[in-house]
Amino acid sequence: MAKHDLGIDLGTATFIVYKKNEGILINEPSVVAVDKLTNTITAFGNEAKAMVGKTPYGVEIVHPMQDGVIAYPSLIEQLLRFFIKQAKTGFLPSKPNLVIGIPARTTDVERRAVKDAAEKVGANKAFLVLEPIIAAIGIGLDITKPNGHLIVDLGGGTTDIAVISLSGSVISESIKLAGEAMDIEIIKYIKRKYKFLIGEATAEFLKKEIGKAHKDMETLEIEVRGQDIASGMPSSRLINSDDIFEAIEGVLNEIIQKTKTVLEHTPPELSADILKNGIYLAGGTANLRGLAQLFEERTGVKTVVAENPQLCVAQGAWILLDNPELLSKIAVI
Ligand SMILES: Nc1ncnc2c1ncn2[C@@H]1O[C@H](COP(=O)(O)OP(=O)(O)OP(=O)(O)O)[C@@H](O)[C@H]1O
Repeated sequence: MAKHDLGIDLGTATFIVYKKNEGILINEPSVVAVDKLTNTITAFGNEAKAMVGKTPYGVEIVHPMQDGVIAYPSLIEQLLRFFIKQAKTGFLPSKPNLVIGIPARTTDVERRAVKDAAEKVGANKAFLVLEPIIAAIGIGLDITKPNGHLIVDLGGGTTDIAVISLSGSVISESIKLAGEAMDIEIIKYIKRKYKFLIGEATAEFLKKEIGKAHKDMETLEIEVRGQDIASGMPSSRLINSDDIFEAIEGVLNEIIQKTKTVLEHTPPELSADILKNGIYLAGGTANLRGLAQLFEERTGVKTVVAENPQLCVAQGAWILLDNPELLSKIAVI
């Protein structure tokens, strides 16, 4: 492994690039602006996100990863090229190795396409690792032992639930419900209850600032701007944590239900391990206040939110770059 190797989290909501010995280089929304005529990326991350609703004719804002799959395979090569350029590894004599965390739902064809793209843009070797497994490594769990761990990775587009033992996923589920689905429910709830329109960025802001996943958490309130439906005029309104809780309760219930299904189908020996080890929550949505309490109450299993849950995949890549033996064992392609 060379010292300029890169770890890449190709997330639905966030792209994170980690460079060995330097740390996190990129941590930006997984959004790009594309010139429709040439199919080339003209803006990336925060810059592209700021362009939503303001693009000139011929420019489109797209999310290359959607619902945990690669929605725009033709852009992956350009993205990887961009990451390598940002990491300034191009002029070095040896090519970088890439460890890429990819959603568990991706098909073999998509994985092959990512690997081919990585090799085309000048990677020495590309190793693809499924997100729940790389997240478990990032949390610091020893996944090589015959000891079951349950990881729930709540991202932007998908929630991956996996029981991991002996370096592999024994049983897993993936649902297209996570942070972005919560934002949509918040928009609908506020429209229904207050006859007030807010955009996706405001809904996400509300979720992060005052959102809660458990009714017993403190109720906070905050004023946001939007549009009053009756008058059609710009206006502002106070929204509180109970509103957000009621809005996202349905999404939370489905995630908990899927987790319980995974637990029900887990072989008894591994169930016993999980009861001892607890459930680990990773991904940006694991930051939601009261989420661990909700999991504990509804599953009866102690639940821990990983430290820096949004960075678990990048941290996993970091650990794997120093552990080539484990990396070659768990890489899917
Ligand atoms: N403090 C917070 N409270 C609640 N949600 C949060 C918080 N911080 C970030 N999020 C949410 O986390 C989500 C992004 O998480 P993450 O970066 O792990 O997703 P991803 O890995 O890109 O997505 P996926 O795993 O679906 O591919 C967004 O929906 C964001 O709103």
